[in-house]
Amino acid sequence: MNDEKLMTLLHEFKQLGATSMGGVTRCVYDDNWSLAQKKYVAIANDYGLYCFCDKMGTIYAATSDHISHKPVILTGSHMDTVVNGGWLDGIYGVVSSVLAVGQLFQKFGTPKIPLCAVSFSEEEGSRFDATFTGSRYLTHQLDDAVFNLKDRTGATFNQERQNRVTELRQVTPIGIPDFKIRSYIELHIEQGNTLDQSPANIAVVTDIVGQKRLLITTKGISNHAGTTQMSGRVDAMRKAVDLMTKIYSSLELMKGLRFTIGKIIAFPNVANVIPEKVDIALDIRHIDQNVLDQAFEQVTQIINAVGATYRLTTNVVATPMDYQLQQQVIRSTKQEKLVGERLFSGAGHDAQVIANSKAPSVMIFVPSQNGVSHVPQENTAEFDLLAGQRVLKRVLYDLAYCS
Ligand SMILES: NC(=O)NC(NC(N)=O)C(=O)[O-]
Ligand SMILES: [Zn+2]
Ligand SMILES: [Zn+2]
Repeated sequence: MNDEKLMTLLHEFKQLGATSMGGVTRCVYDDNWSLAQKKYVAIANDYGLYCFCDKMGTIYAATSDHISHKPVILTGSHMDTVVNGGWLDGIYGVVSSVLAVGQLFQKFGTPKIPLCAVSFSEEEGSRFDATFTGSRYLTHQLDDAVFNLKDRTGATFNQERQNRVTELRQVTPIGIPDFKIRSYIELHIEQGNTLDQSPANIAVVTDIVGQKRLLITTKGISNHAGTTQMSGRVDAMRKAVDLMTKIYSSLELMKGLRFTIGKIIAFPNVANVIPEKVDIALDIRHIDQNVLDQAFEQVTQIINAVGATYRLTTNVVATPMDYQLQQQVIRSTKQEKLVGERLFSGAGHDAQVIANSKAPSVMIFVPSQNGVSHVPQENTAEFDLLAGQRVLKRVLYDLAYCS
């Protein structure tokens, strides 16, 4: 019955942003995002949980009405997706955690330590050039510049945020999340192929990679593609190509570094106009913060040498997960008669942001079939999805009812 509920809800949420290519696009503050956050409130209310929404549009669902200033056990993930992403990234942890908290509350009543499920407004950075805005707001790590950001259509973060929070106010009160986080537990798909190739069904995350994203800009002067001589041009694309070639040559030599140029936008982005500006998004990651810092140093030297500029849109350090909580996950995995292993995460997570605010945090991973994610083919076997949720529920029970 409970198992059926998880699968039914995951399929329902998949429809909120389903694309013609078989993926899901549910970016922060879009129509489907709003429907999904409202649906989350309805699910939480059904279990008698106490909901509120913060000024970013993050929803909290707790086992008691007044969690103000109390140390709570927080569990959840993010509601947004990348563009044409998979059906499980983020939402798997969001749905599993609210069901786990709701079902424990229904069965065992008020816990000794309050439990609170959370559906973070945004984590991916796929609409505005800022990431983890939900968990950064909660942990006082968000700087105000975010509110002035514009998406591709020119819509501002702040206006979109305000409109959606006003909508959410119709279904749940607005509040300030001023509780203390005693522990944070996030259930997520692995997104890589380690668990898929191992006999284990569950991984406890030991560390999360450090990640920096740069939005690099080259400048030129727009003019006619046919009448402007090659010799006299100031072409932002020519500079961008030169810059990217240098970045590839330099970073490819760094062992263990993962780097991606996944977004490039020319302005005005017209076939027969020389670009006056090119924006390039570069994402770099490493488990060793020193190597990441060194890669960043190299990239900024290249940027300066070609006369480009950049803005750092993501900057999270390599982060260890809490050791005690890791042990707790390992115990619960064994109690569920599942095989577990330890793993580091190459993906960034809200758990990392929360851990950096000094709150003990941990993650539970389930396998991703063929190690694919951020694409429509992203999938996890039903057995594994259910197993992950059982482990999460057991961890929450032990921490909230037995300590
Ligand atoms: N779990 C994720 O897919 N996270 C992603 N998003 C951020 N913000 O790190 C990423 O790119 O790794
Ligand atoms: Zn993701
Ligand atoms: Zn995610």
